[in-house]
Amino acid sequence: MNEHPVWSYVHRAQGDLHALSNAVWATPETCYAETRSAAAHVAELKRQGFTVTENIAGIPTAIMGEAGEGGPVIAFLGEYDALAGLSQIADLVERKPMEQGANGHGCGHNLLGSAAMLAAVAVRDWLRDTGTPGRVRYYGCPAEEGGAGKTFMVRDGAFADVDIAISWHPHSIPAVMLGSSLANARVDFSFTGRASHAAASPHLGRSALDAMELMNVGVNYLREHMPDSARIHYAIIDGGGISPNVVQGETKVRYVVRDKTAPEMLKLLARVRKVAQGAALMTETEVQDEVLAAVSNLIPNDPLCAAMQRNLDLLGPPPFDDLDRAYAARFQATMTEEDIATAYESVGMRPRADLALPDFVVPEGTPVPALAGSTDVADVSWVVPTVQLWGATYAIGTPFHSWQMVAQGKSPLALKGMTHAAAVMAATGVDAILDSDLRKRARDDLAARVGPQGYVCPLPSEAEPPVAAMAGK
Ligand SMILES: Nc1ccc(C(=O)N[C@@H](CCC(=O)O)C(=O)O)cc1
Repeated sequence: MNEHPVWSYVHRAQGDLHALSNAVWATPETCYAETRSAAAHVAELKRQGFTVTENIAGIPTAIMGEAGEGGPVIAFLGEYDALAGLSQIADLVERKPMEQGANGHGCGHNLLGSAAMLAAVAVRDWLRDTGTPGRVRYYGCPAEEGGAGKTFMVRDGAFADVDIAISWHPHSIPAVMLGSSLANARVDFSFTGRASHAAASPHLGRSALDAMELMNVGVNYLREHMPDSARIHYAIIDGGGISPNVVQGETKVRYVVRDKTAPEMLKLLARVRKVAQGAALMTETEVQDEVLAAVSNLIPNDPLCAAMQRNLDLLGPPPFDDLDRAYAARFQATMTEEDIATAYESVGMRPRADLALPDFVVPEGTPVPALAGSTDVADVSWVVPTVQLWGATYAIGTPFHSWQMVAQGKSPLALKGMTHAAAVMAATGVDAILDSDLRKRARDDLAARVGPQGYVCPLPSEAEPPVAAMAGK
């Protein structure tokens, strides 16, 4: 059998990290409120003998563990934030929350952080046993879902001395991530009017709710006149209260504005601001906005993608068995044909209907498309050569941010997929430690793509990590 020298270390350490993933699955916490999940990651890093730094960039749930000496610095990036409202009973093939309205790991970040740490532990053990100079780090990064934890960490210089960054994301088909992702900003628009009795003195009131509704309508018209690549969505944070007989004096709406690159996204944001100002003018209210978070577009790295592909090809698909396939088939039966087609298309492959779990890896040369969403890994990828894997941890077709993803999150198949992703990442890390030419080509590739202007942080300089604004949201 083809073997990479680090794989025996991955297999030896996997039990501890499966336990961490299951513990994090059971304490789902959202954006900047991941206190128990971060504490579990810190405890495991210490138990594994890593030197831990907490409170990175002033964020209580941002952590880092380091081991090894000298040599290059290889970083494995992890996440552990969950999503609101997705609580779900494990392994149950129907929608049923464990606790109504509670959080759930609907994007697989319980697996994401634990596999990244498993890769770090395996590389550390390999460094020690082979006496190779090199340092390995695990970065526990909070608030990927909308909080741009890594952008704030990058701005604080947390990755300044890192040579190579490696990460992954749970999915259903194993593939190297070749494409980019969308830049975005998350902006709160707050309208202030004047409250008044809606029947007795409506003429004295100035409605902040009218203003917010007009802004939303105006942006709906703006959508007709923006680039195809752009996306705008919003959520009402504060509709001004539940009393129709009060002219609503204060409201707040949160926008996400996305486009291919940060400069294009910021141009579109300026147009959204004009719509907000127009709405305020029409209603004689005031509007203020605050950028809570922002991320750039991902920069893929050809030499590192090729190195990761070699390891993925060497390893093959995860060793799923008949029980895993039967389990996955029951979940796949809850999905639509379109869900399944979307999973294949997201890794550049033609849909097929005959598989609940992959018995293949996406071959080199497949046009794996850009990520349709955004990720704060992007900002790391602007300052450090970065490579990522799509791991296979769920039935093919499992949608992101769905109850099905939560339900499968601690199944044997998810944990096998987690170990598999860790093995591909660890091997790529070891290759980067051993091969200074690979590191140089990765650096050159990044420099060529970034261009002379360098990285420009998409956050306004006054923005602070929105720990209080986002915690629990
Ligand atoms: N490999 C992935 C990375 C991120 C996501 C994702 O769904 N990200 C969210 C949050 C990203 C953000 O707002 O920064 C999104 O696009 O809405 C999905 C797959």
